[in-house]
Amino acid sequence: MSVCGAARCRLIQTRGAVRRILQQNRTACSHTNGPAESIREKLQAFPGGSIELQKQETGIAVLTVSNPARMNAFSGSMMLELEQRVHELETWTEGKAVIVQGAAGTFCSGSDLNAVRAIANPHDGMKMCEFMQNTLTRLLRLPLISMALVEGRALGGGAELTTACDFRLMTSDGVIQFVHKHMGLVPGWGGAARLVRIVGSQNALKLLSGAKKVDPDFGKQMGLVDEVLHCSSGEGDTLAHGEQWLSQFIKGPAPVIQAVKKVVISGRELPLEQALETERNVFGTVWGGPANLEALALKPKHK
Ligand SMILES: CC[C@H](C(=O)O)C(=O)SCCNC(=O)CCNC(=O)[C@H](O)C(C)(C)COP(=O)(O)OP(=O)(O)OC[C@H]1O[C@@H](n2cnc3c(N)ncnc32)[C@H](O)[C@@H]1OP(=O)(O)O
Repeated sequence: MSVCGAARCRLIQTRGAVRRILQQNRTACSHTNGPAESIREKLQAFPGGSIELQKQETGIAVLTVSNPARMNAFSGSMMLELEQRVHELETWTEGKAVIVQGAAGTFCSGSDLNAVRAIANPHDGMKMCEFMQNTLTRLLRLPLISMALVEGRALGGGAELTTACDFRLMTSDGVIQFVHKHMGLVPGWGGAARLVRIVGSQNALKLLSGAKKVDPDFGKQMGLVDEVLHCSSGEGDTLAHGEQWLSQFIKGPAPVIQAVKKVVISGRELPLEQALETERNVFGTVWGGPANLEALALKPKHK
């Protein structure tokens, strides 16, 4: 086979692998198509707030959880809207990164307690969790570098949302708190599974069983927080500071940044043999590509 033919073949294999992961996500929903539809109807019955998405020419998208009257709590319609926004990001070929933030100087106070009270039965609760797990898994698996910008508070489901991002940045007055135990609950949006992978099971156990408030120092110490912005919420342009921090990881063309994220996702999620295969396939999509040829032509020195 020619070099071009082999590269095309690897590209097709990679697309196939990515399609399989997306298919798995959709299948996770469609197994329960009837009940999934019924939980959509129930969620739709709790309107309020919005999830805004702004795709910028820099290749950074900003996803804003907005329900300021309720400290950006997730209404039912916001859960549905989040799924739609994630879908829009899945098909954003020019994208490199996404910043998840809350409106009006605070991150997110979890589920809207009014909706929670109305569906406080195990069946609806599990269906809501299944829906949110699916959306947040897709958010984490985006081929974009994601960052939660935590101003103010990230509570309950809001804390879980931060764990569905690759990085977490905090303002100096930021707090992440898994308040679930105080509510007689455990995380259900996949936040516990992701937290264990981020900070290890010992630290996760401490955070969940103690419903501990994680401030910037504590967060950095246990590896939950990647960087602290030296400003407090509502003080200065925190989004611009966040974008500035993120810029060190997204220099270069979108296909290369997306390839980096894809090999990290496969390394994180797949058994070694499959991860190695995916890595080879992704490698094949950038090897001999425009950015690679340009770099080779420059006779690089990495000082
Ligand atoms: C399994 C967990 C579950 C999930 O994963 O689905 C959850 O996420 S359950 C929700 C967990 N979150 C909470 O329990 C938050 C409870 N609220 C608070 O602790 C406070 O309101 C706080 C710390 C967010 C803000 O306190 P502050 O004194 O600054 O302001 P207010 O309390 O006056 O809040 C302003 C306004 O917002 C309403 N609010 C806040 N959070 C929620 C929420 N999650 N759902 C609905 N409404 C919320 C609060 O009631 C106030 O409204 P008002 O009409 O003025 O009373």
